[in-house]
Amino acid sequence: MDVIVTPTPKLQGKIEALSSKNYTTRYLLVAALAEGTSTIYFPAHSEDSDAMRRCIRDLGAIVEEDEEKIVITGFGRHPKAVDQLDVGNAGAVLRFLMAIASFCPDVTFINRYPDSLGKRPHHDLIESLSKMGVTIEHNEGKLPITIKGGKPRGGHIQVSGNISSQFLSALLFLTPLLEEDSEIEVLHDLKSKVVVGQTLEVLEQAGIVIHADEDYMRFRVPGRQSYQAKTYHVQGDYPGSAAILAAAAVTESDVIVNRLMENSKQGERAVVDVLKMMEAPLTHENGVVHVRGNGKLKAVEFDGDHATDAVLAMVAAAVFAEGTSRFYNVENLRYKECDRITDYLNELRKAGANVEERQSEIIVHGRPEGVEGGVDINAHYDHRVIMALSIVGLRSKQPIRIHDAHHVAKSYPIYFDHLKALGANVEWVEGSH
Ligand SMILES: O=C(O)C1=C[C@@H](OP(=O)(O)O)[C@@H](O)[C@H](O)C1
Ligand SMILES: C=C(OP(=O)(O)O)C(=O)O
Repeated sequence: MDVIVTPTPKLQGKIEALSSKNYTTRYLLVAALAEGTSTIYFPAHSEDSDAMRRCIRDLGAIVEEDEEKIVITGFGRHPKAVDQLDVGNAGAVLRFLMAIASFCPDVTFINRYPDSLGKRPHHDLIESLSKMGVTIEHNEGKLPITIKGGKPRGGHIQVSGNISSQFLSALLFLTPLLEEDSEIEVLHDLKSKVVVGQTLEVLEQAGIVIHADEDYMRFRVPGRQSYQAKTYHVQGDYPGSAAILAAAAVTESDVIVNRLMENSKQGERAVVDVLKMMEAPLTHENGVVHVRGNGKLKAVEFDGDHATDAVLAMVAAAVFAEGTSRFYNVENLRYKECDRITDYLNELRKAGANVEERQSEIIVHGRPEGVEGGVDINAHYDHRVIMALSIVGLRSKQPIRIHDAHHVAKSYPIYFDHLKALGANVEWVEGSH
């Protein structure tokens, strides 16, 4: 399905932020790794969280759900032997479960999105797990990947952190269950460091003890621990809400988004500060962000690694700012659902934006007068590209058609319903190919 976004000068209304994808996948996992019954209130419903739910069920967790919660009886350190797992297009789900699959005799992660997750690299985790005694067959570090596990060994473990933090998170979920104590050393740089804070927060809530150095480059993990069954509440999602807030900032608006905790560990919380630095009129109090946009924005410089999943939305806002914005330290955006630098900027350029790329930077020469639009956009299977281009479409001169916009469901299936509820002129149409 495609979406046509027709220029919309005003947005108004109130929405509830959807639930956090990254917390939902983590709570589902720690609930599966516990032996008792855990309850997760307000889980996210999206393709990625569904992927985790489907896989833990395949691995033997009992999963029951109603409107507000999921109740899970876990399998502890004894997942069921399965032949195949289908993680859809979910990178974090794949990486976390590759680690847990090292308790399984022989399981293949299939390649259902050859042009998206199928292109993403997993070498760094494959290397760490191999050294822990796990046999892995792979396609040059990419899917399909077969894990022949059994008895992974702890001890001194090294993992590279400069492509994705998910490799480290995966090992943090696995190592507490091993016989031996482990020491995890992060090699090179650690990107998306803030997300590791979310992993540690969830592990602690699940009763797991991990001793982390302040810079997250070294961890001591006692072995033979057990995940405890607990009750969890999922907070609102900043990465998805970033797109709504950026949309409000580029239009004349009176938009309220509820359920966005000020003290959240989600790095993408920075979207609020970045929009403030851009002089968008907004307030953030008691979990409520209120944007009273006037469409006027100033350029900004920002270290995007602090808020990796909100960078595309911030860039979309910068397209209409006065002056030149720079988002730096963002190289690992190249290893996401698509190359979020080259592929994304190509689509922005089609729409009329003036943008430049460096290996690890996005530079935006703002056009406060608006962009031309009137083009067809390739979504590159990327929910965040889809959301970001919709923001641009709101302030284009001509409508923008985003092809295969249904991939927005990876994280935010009701994104366009939310935009519509705020008065945006968006319409689903049958895809033309
Ligand atoms: O651990 C996680 O849940 C995630 C980590 C980040 O990835 P990288 O560490 O690859 O940057 C982020 O982009 C992704 O959406 C979710
Ligand atoms: C990159 C993302 O997710 P993942 O890495 O889990 O596929 C994302 O949600 O933007």
